[in-house]
Amino acid sequence: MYGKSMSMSKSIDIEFSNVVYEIQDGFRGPKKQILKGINGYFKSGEMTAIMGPSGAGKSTLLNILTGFIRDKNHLRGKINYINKERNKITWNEYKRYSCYILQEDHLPSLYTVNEIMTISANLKMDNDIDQNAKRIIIDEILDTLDLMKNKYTRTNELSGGEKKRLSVALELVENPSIIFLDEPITGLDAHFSLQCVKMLRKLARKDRTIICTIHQPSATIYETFDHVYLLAKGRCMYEGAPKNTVEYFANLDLHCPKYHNPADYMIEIVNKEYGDFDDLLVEVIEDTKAVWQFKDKLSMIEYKDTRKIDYNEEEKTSVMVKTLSEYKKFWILVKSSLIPLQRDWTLFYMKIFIHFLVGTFFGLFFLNVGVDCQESFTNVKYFVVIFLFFSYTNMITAILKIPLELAILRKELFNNWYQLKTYYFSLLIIDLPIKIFCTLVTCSISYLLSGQPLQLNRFLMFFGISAMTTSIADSFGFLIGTLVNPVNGTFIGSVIMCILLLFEGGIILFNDMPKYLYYFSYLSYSRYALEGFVQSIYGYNREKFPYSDDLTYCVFLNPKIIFKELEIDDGKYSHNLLILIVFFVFYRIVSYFTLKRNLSST
Ligand SMILES: Nc1ncnc2c1ncn2[C@@H]1O[C@H](COP(=O)(O)OP(=O)(O)OP(=O)(O)O)[C@@H](O)[C@H]1O
Repeated sequence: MYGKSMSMSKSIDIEFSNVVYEIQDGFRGPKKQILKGINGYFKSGEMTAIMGPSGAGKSTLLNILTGFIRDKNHLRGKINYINKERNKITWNEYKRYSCYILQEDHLPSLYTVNEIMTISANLKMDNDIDQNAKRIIIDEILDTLDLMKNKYTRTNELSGGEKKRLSVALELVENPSIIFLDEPITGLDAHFSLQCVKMLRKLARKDRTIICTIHQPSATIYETFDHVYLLAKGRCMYEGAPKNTVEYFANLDLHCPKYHNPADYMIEIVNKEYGDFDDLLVEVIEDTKAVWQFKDKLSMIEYKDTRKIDYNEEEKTSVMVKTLSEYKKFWILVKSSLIPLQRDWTLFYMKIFIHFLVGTFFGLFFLNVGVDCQESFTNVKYFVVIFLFFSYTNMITAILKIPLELAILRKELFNNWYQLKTYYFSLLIIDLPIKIFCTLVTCSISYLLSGQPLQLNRFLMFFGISAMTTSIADSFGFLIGTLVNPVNGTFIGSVIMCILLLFEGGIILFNDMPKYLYYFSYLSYSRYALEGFVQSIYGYNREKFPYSDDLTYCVFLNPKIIFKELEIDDGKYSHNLLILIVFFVFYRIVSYFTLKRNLSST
């Protein structure tokens, strides 16, 4: 149906030479070479395994080839991405045609396989492709990866092997030419491991370059690979086809025992179980590479025949992918975020219910303090409590949420699902309205029960300050969460809350603050929030409290007195609201950059 308009998977080889990766061990410590000038050539149509003992540098090499590590201060050497015509392709082109599947799957849990595939297809495919066509393509991919039977299963209910295949399926939507996988079979049993590797080989046959790191594969899995790259202590010790391994080492007088797994034998050699052959292996591999690569090429001819047989299937699963505008991606992200809200009642309904309970609780605690002239100071404490609740809950939840988002975000950004700014704005649109709605619930109930003036404009002013408190705390929490881990974040967040309370002016009055500390209160958004609350309720010519006979003398009969006592200006509500908006925008902008920095550090 789409065959003629579709491009085939672009074939891209990777060639690297003299790659050195060096890091400083600790602060001012000695330099440590993790990769020591390695060379290699990974061809399209082949599935390559980067093997080696723990600490050999496998993940480092993979991270360098993918572009996860691009640190010019520590990385030297040449890496070329070469197309069929033997031309180098640009970095941006390479990024478009490659994807990286991490060891942990990081799949959002409340979506079904079909839903998450549809989101992936909507984000990655051009809008011109209609939903029916996308459905056909999704089914083809699921069919290829044997996931059709799980189409309506939620991702958290999938087995380890199915999750891994789904991770691959999500990226296949874009028809990548190069697929990197970090330890794809770790944690899978023998059956699923083999199934996973066979599936990858099938994808490689369609002109893709598949590169994965692998620890210690079984003999069957080892032989499934087309090409093996053995690393030990940052040096290449063997490169070639698995079927050549035994013969290669036998030529060096290293005889793999009969019925012994050649993969295990190689690891035993580089682990020096039969003596130290490291220098010899490095020397020989450099000298003989050409010969062994020629042998590999012979075996490639067989693959080409197989590919001819698969040709129609290849056309069927290839898709013309045009870049979708970030604006459209933004709306796709916003719409797709509604799915978990319907599924997990704790995300929305429970939050609203708890905010309702808290509002009732606050209301009962401060019952009718707003109508009682003598309780004016208690009413100010109600403002302090409401500020504390909105600030603390929103700041801490934001701090704790970041690590969960980061893992998925890192993967999806790297694989070009969307740009960071798209995600960032969509998060704002998705999260904040819910939080502000919860704020409205607590505000309304506690406002009524605590006996605040029944005037719509005052309520809206009061709610405006509450909503800004929520928004600022959420942004501040986000900022902290992008800078430190959740344990430190919750500690820092709690300390900041205490400081904000001290500078708010409701517990320690501004008059009572030491002068040199008083000026710091101008840097605290809590100050402007409290001023806004007091102005909403007592400002703007609020009429005097009604006088009754049983009322003993009350200084606050005239509401203006409260402003004097608290040393707050009357009539500057909009001024305070504006400052709160500036705080919000400031935290949001800064946290965008701290998030970006966090994502770029590996
Ligand atoms: N940023 C870093 N700082 C210090 N040492 C590092 C850093 N990154 C990697 N290393 C060291 O480099 C070596 C290679 O690490 P790498 O993660 O690439 O190994 P690996 O072969 O993938 O190991 P494993 O199979 O255990 O995951 C290890 O000794 C590791 O401690």
